[in-house]
Amino acid sequence: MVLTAVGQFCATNNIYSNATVVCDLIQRASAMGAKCLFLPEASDYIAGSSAESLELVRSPQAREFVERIQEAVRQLPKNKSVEVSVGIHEIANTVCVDHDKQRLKNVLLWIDSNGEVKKSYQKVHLFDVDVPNGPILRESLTVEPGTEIVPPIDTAIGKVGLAICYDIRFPEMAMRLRSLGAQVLAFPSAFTVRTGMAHWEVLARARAIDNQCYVIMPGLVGKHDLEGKRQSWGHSIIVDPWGTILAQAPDTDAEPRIIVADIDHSVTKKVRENMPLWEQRRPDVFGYQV
Ligand SMILES: O=C(O)CNC(=O)[C@H](CS)NC(=O)CCC(=O)C(=O)O
Repeated sequence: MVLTAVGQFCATNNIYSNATVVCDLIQRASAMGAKCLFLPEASDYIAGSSAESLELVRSPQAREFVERIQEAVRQLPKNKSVEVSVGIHEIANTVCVDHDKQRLKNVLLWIDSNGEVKKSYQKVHLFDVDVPNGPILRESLTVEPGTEIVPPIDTAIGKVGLAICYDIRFPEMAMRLRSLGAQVLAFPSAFTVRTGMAHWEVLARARAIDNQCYVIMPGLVGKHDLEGKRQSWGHSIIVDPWGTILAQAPDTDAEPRIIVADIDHSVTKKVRENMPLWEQRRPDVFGYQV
């Protein structure tokens, strides 16, 4: 059994203070004995507009954000080391559709216990939606979609499949990661309140049950700007391969928080043996292999 941690907080457009919060969460996870810490999507910043986002990604603070995390990891006592998964923005090599500014990439970085960036995954499914009585978001106006699945990576808690937020609504992504060997699926998120209220927990449990994997969903929480124009659902959650919720962050406030759970692959093994879904799939009927 290995302890894993999930960090939840409220990112703002102040990259420097977001980094301070994140570094503190890294120290707290380490002190609790966790071997991995999963942080939300867009932990570096939530901008007030897409124009601001295109500015912030170019700022020196954006580069320092990752360096400060790497430094925080390197300063941990050797026997208390932590691997960190963190969602950030990066500059893409392609330009926006409606003007010639370079687009963003919405990425998840996996930072190993030596503070090295071991893997990077670029969000494949972009959040372009009109939620009735809720937000209208057009991520693809400024963000370049990723085109590749990253094979699950070896970590202290087993083989982790990387995905981001809205990706969770595309079950074929989780299934592909499971087929490639994932034991744990990570979906760092910044869910809207409206959609989170309706779907968050169901999606987390469904992907865990479908794929017989641990599902880890760190979420940003609270009001990201003074007017509360943009608000995130929080409710960060860890679900086991049977669909049981092992830990969930409370929704009482937007304070930085850590939740933890033990990852126990004897559970994964038992669930998969007792109900061997992957041997029972019917590519002969559906015409494709997941
Ligand atoms: O904007 C940024 O800087 C960071 N990116 C996000 O917060 C993204 C795109 S707007 N949010 C989601 O994918 C929410 C998905 C969601 O809420 C759902 O699937 O219901």
